[in-house]
Amino acid sequence: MNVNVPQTVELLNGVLMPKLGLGVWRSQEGEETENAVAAALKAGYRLIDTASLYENEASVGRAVRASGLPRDQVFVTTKMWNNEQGYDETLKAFERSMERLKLDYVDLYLVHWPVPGKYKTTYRALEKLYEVGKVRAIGVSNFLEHHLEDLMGSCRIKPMVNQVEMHPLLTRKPLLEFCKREGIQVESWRPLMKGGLDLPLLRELADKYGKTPAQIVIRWHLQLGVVTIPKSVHADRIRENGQVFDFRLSREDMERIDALNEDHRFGADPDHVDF
Ligand SMILES: NC(=O)C1=CN([C@@H]2O[C@H](COP(=O)(O)OP(=O)(O)OC[C@H]3O[C@@H](n4cnc5c(N)ncnc54)[C@H](OP(=O)(O)O)[C@@H]3O)[C@@H](O)[C@H]2O)C=CC1
Ligand SMILES: O=C1CO[C@H](CO)[C@@H](O)[C@@H]1O
Repeated sequence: MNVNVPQTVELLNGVLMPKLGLGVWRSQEGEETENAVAAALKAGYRLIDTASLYENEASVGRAVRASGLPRDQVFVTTKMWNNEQGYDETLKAFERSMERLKLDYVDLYLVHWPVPGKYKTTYRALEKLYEVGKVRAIGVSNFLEHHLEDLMGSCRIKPMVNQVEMHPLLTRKPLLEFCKREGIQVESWRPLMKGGLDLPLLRELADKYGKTPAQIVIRWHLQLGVVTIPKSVHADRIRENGQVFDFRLSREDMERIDALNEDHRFGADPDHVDF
């Protein structure tokens, strides 16, 4: 990564969040996750995205501790799963995550999905964790505009981040605009369309910029002002995905990628997910 380019965004409370991170969903607990996180930190990544659902928080924590980096140089995100929602349940879920991570605090704690009837009380537990200093920032994931409006109608601390599915086939411009207006940082999951990068435009732009299709797509996320967390368990791809701070896509090429949008979800629709 190019250290001369600012690589963080400032959240609503002033906390700096790295623009690029490593996702670890479907990265196996144990060596696979430890090696991936170690490779990412070595390549300059400073953000790791895990969740209680991913069953690899222990490996994430181990790799962060083993990296030798000062704790305040690494930004660790985790989330409670849907069956852990509710006020007391979330406080307990957080303690279980902390026992697995074995870190003194979490940088960002997210409500994983807007479970109907539960996400507001769940979020109150996040406010409590924030106020007592156990988490540096709080936010949500998979929230649509109406979930955010509903939550913001009663919360005391505005969510700082909304982590949602987003990629060239699902550009989510209205949600992006809404979050920008509210000062909520958007973070994209499934940014590489799970590796489905074999699209003619991405190949053309990769040739034009001397980059790979994955790098073109990651750069597109970054230029939209979105934090992104591509997943890989391969050190070469982890390095490749991090080499995105040394070029810039033109406005026209950004717009051509925007035009790939098909409102296509690979994951669940937050309004219709089976909780
Ligand atoms: N909040 C939420 O509800 C959700 C959050 N997430 C988070 O977002 C992260 C990223 O999303 P994810 O679903 O993993 O999907 P991604 O879009 O990041 O795609 C990951 C896939 O792409 C492959 N890949 C990685 N780099 C390259 C490359 N340079 N060239 C070709 N293929 C590549 C990986 O393979 P390999 O590993 O073999 O290299 C893997 O199969 C997750 O890991 C998780 O942390 C994900 C889903 C939902
Ligand atoms: O984080 C997650 C990993 O991917 C799963 C399948 O799309 C999601 O349901 C979950 O939210």
